[in-house]
Amino acid sequence: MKRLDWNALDETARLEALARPAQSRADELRRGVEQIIATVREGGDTALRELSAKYDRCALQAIAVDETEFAAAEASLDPALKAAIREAAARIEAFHRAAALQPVAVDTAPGVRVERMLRPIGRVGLYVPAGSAPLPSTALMLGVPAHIAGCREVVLCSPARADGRCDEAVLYAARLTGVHKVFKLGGAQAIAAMAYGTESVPKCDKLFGPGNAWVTEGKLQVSSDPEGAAIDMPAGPSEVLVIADAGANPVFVAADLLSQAEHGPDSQVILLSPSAGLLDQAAAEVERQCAELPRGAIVNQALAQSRLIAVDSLAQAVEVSNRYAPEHLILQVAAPRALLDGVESAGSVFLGQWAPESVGDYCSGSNHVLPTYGYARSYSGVSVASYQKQISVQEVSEEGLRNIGPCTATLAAAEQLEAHRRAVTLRLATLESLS
Ligand SMILES: NC(=O)c1ccc[n+]([C@@H]2O[C@H](COP(=O)([O-])OP(=O)(O)OC[C@H]3O[C@@H](n4cnc5c(N)ncnc54)[C@H](O)[C@@H]3O)[C@@H](O)[C@H]2O)c1
Ligand SMILES: N[C@H](CO)Cc1c[nH]c[nH+]1
Ligand SMILES: [Zn+2]
Repeated sequence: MKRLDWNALDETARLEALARPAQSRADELRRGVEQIIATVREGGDTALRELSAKYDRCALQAIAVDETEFAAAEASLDPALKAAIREAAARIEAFHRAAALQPVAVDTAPGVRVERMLRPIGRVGLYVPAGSAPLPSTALMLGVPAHIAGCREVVLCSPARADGRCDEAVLYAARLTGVHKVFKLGGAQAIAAMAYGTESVPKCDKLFGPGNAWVTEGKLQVSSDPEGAAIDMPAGPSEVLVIADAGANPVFVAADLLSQAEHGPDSQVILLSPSAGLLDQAAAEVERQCAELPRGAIVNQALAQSRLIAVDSLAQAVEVSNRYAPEHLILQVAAPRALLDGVESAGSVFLGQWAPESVGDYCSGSNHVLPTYGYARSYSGVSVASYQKQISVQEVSEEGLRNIGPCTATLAAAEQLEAHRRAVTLRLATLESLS
């Protein structure tokens, strides 16, 4: 990991220090994804089979998972894994139910009631990655809030293995959360299928979930097409920023950095500390623990674009973190709550040495589908609200219109929108004539 001193850097070097791994093939990626989307729109299921053969090296017979496959998947899983999936689902559900938006009704003037009502988005499409590692936990993170919101139809895509089957634990988790249909599709072709529909895959209103560069680019492209689908957020390669003080345990700090570095070669991890000693120890620990990891080759690629940065104080560390807007922020300091008020941009925050990021990935109850690439500046992670529309309602009585009609008419006149003004004044005149 590259080592830097924040206070020795000029502005250009600071930008460089916090830059995400370059999407060096951005143009090629954009064009490649455009091509995949066009192919799926034109060729439907036939194109999906061809693309799966090309990119997932699997010969798909049926695109949809059938009942026999669901049953075989459930039967094949270790009971301990099924229990852990159910345990995680229960905590995710508990938190997401409690954090869900509630309907609101406010009398903003006598006779004027304004309400917010919530309606589920009709048909949603979930993407569960399985390229480098199948992620049943992501099926929980996407399926549980969709179920709580009450979406009419929940569709899920996840890439098939070379044997043409989906990961068994992904299927079990999908079923557990009430997903209606699962398709053995990955990459930008899965996104195109859910955004535009094919003979097998229904067209969805909104797409959710993380994925690699092809998936994320696919989501961005379909969301900018009015005929495509809305998306939750750009949730790309995983990242973590750790702020550690001199008393932090370097073994824990290194383990947390490595936990996100192992996601993929384009992941990025950053450690900020005012303690040179802690930076030294953590760097040595990263090297030592990395050698023990089965995904060491992936980790090493991620570490090549990761940073250890010396700062002059914990307050400066929080400033730098806000600037980076990490997907995950870990505060491994003696008094983490004291820093929390200063946190302005982060997908999810972990307080203290006993809160590894891994618990948020699986089963603390929070959602792990979070904005990456600095989007935490303006986006939030997936929640029940992501699956809902908020519709406002206003009920106005005679008294209410007498109260707020003049204000409306004045503002309409100022905007020179005469028809708007008259929609009020004609009614007020009628009320006058009746009284
Ligand atoms: N931000 C979050 O909330 C979050 C959560 C979980 C995972 N992640 C990230 O999701 C990503 C998962 O990526 P993954 O690769 O393991 O799985 P994936 O399912 O996202 O991607 C695999 C698919 O990519 C397509 N593909 C691969 N190479 C291609 C090529 N050359 N051209 C066109 N398509 C190609 C294939 O169709 C394949 O099915 C990781 O980067 C991980 O860090 C992010
Ligand atoms: N850390 C990932 C989100 O960036 C989520 C995940 C799933 N499984 C393990 N980790
Ligand atoms: Zn993770």
